[in-house]
Amino acid sequence: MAFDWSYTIGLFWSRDFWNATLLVVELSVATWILAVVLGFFVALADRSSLMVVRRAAGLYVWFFRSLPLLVLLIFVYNLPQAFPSTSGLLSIPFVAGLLAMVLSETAYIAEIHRGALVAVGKGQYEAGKVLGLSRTGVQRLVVIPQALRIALPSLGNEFVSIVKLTSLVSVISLAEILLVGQRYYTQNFKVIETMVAVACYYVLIVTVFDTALKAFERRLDFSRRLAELTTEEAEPSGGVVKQIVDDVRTSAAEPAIRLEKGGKSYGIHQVFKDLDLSVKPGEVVSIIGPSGSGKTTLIRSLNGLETLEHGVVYLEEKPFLAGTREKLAKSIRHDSADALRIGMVFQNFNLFPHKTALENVMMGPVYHHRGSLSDIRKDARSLLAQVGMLVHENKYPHQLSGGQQQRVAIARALAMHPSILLFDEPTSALDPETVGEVLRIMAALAKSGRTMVIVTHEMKFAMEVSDRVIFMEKGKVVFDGSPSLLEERRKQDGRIAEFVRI
Ligand SMILES: Nc1ncnc2c1ncn2[C@@H]1O[C@H](COP(=O)(O)OP(=O)(O)OP(=O)(O)O)[C@@H](O)[C@H]1O
Repeated sequence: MAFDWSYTIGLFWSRDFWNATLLVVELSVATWILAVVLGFFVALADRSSLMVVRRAAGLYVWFFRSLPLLVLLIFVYNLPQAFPSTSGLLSIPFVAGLLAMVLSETAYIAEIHRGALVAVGKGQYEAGKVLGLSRTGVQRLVVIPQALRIALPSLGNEFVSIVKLTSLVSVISLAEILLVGQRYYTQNFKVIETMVAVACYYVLIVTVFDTALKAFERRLDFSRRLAELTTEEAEPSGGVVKQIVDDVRTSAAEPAIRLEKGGKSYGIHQVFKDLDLSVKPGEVVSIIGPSGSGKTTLIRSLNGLETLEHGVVYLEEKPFLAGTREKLAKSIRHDSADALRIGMVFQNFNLFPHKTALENVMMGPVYHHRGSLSDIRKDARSLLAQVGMLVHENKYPHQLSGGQQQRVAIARALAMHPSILLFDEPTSALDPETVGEVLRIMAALAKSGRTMVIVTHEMKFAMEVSDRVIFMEKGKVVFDGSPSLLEERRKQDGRIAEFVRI
């Protein structure tokens, strides 16, 4: 029997098929949107600090991924037999189909979100935290935009699967494309001709939505955006850092920040114990020492990125953080204004990759409503000019060199006008050629009177710019004094001489 082309072509004008196509689109879009949203919450629950929440999320994903959709569809559609009160809703095939598909797809999509959330590095959370963003703020402004971009190709793929899975809802008498086709060919026996039309309708839906999702993906992909240079001249340097420092300069006699009897272990490995550190306002303290001596852990304990077991951190003698085993811990109220007095620059910059240099610098002040948008923008541009990055203000981090990224990160830390700046090995991730450009900016900041604590391996820099150098080894302070005193000690102490080679 010859293939009946005219019959197949005629099916593209069939009202039944177009109604079924609309139904498939509605069911697929509704399933996808609901599953994307609910799946995100399941993925977040999977990362919860509460074990019961994590377990519940894990159980949900395990159960609904194990259950064939067909079984779930029949189960949900027949649920009113066991629970008659559900018949009002579940006897409507569209509702029953939607519910079954959302239950199943949420489990798959939660796994896609989970992978995307893991891919957003820890440094991004920490950068949000040091800017004083709340947990929801970090999710909304930092994590979700990045996770969505990472997940979007897989989510688009899942949409295609959902469109195809809608063919299963014919089992609960929902008049989708396959069921319409079956009704046609059981009357005229033109199975192949009808199925060609059925296939074309599915391909059409997938093609339209796939193209739209790919376009959306391209829009979100900041890595494809062209690098834009601002033609405007950078403001002359020298003004802004000075101006900000003048704002924070204080004559207070008490330490700007002080750690008392700090103790920290990772499992059985004790990093330090009973460690004291006190930094006066305007003082520049460099912490040096061999790898693994606890420098980074110490500096991260000062702003709460690491939780101490013992000890108290005081900000201008007001208790700010306390170790988990400290009695004082419970009575310390977390004051976000206090946290904002400490800025931090990370070894790996931790700029937000989905934001331009200017947006990175503006993020903290905008979040904390530190003035009108135009004032914040003006301030952020001045800071970028100060670090020589105004010309690159519209570039995304991946369009900048390491040194340039670190300069933007310094401007971002300064944007909250903190009174204390912490630097965790700010040049360790840089090429030797770009180290100098970052050190020059730090030296300018140091000269202008800001309180700075710097973990560094740059001995020459530490000796030149610091008021005090602390030499740490195996979690202990083995030297704490001025660079000139260290110079003296170097002549007598072989271990220090070995390490401090300038
Ligand atoms: N998250 C962690 N989990 C387990 N151990 C850790 C962790 N972070 C650091 N450590 C360990 O704590 C010790 C101190 O590490 P830390 O990074 O503070 O040293 P450091 O002096 O800054 O070293 P480097 O100069 O190489 O950065 C090291 O032995 C390290 O292996």
